[in-house]
Amino acid sequence: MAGFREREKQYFPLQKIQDVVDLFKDQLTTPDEPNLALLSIVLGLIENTLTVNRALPNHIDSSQSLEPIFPVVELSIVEALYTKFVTQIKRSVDLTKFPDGNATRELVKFVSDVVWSSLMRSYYKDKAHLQSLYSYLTGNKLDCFGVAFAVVAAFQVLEYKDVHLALSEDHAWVVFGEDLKDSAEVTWHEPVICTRQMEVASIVSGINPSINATTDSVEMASLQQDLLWLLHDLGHLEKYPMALGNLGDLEEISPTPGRPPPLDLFEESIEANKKYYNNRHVYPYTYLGAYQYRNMNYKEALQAWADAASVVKTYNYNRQDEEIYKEFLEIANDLIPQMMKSVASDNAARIHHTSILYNPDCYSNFLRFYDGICEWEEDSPNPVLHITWANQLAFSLSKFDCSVRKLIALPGTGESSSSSEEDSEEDEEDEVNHNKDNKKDDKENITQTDDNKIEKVVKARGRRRK
Ligand SMILES: FC(F)(F)Cc1cc2c(N3CCN(c4nnc(C(F)(F)F)s4)CC3)ncnc2s1
Repeated sequence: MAGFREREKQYFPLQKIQDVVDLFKDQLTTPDEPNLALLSIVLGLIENTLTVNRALPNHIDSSQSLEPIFPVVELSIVEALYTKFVTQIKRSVDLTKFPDGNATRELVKFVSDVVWSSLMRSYYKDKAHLQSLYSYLTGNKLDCFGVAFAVVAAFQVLEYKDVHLALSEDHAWVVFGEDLKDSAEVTWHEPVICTRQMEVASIVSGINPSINATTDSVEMASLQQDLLWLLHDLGHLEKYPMALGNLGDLEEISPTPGRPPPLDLFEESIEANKKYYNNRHVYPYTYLGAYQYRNMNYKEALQAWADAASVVKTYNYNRQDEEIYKEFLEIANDLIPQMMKSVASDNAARIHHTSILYNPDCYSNFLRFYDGICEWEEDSPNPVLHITWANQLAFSLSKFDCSVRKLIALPGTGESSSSSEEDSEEDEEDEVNHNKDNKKDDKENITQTDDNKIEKVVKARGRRRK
């Protein structure tokens, strides 16, 4: 693949968001593949100019804030970086040693090493704006997503069609071969296996408009939003729950006229999770929960968080699930306590018993949320819960009115809302769980009876809901 053809050149110089959208649209609707390296360099260059090196003259934008004028993206710069990438890859890989047209494990390892070996020796991998080939080519830095993407882009330069990006909620890697099942990673459940167009969606979804912890570039977020709608309309987000969630968040911040509301996108994300990934992804539910929380729909937030915990309880927590662990930590130890404080101070709701503190469904979802996290920790190589979790649980629990806490009867100790045969089944299961609980108990040093009771109740509740 030489330099750019007329096809790409015609869009340069890129002077505004629409020029970038037009370039992406052309790349996504060509009979042959979108050029991953080209598109990643373009996005990285714009992101770098609008967030890292905001050297542009400012203009007063619609929100009366000082925004840099959109950077002019010259063809010469992009072509020079692209040529650098193509040259480096082609010079490092002697394909005569790999005559087979299909990628092999050793070739994937070899190309991965070529990418790795050109990275800076040591740098902070979790920093922002290290996800694009622009970062790789100008700073020799890539985050974990960026490394996997660079390898896939390298294989596209080498004209392989059977090497693709695989994405889980916390990790990115390369799949290759006939059924794309060959890959180093076997521990991840239900990964997103990307087509070339979904690989474009991954770099668009990976755009980071953050200038600093409190400020985003309006232009960069707007570009990300327009490109996600383009991908959505072309059907390339159909199997990409995280990108749909991303778009939902962007729509909440700045609604696009004529487009569906955020809740529809979070619903689409959940439906994709159920339809294509056996409902094994957590983020579709935590996107929805976070949205409901921000909009003070606390009953719905608890429902979404309980659904998220019902997904994660089928996993074993290992240290790779860092990001997901941080999500649940924030929900349990920050968002729910904040929510309880705010509803507890709502006197009107308290007097009329309309707040979630009097609502058995909310209490049930609250318990189901903790049940999921406790099961997540059970049989896991790494501990999840520590005393802060227990303290925050006790705090949040105590905010529910005792009337709802009585409503949930312990199985076998009084009538419960389920039918009788389920009770007997629950009893012997409780025997099993009880043993598990005992195993757990010696680890936890909070009040035994309460803890046991909660465990058994949430297990019962969880089972009844199936
Ligand atoms: F490649 C890794 F290793 F980085 C894993 C991936 C992450 C990720 C993503 N994210 C991560 C989840 N993410 C979330 N933002 N808010 C979330 C929620 F907690 F509100 F649900 S989850 C931002 C976008 N969006 C598109 N694609 C990917 S692939």
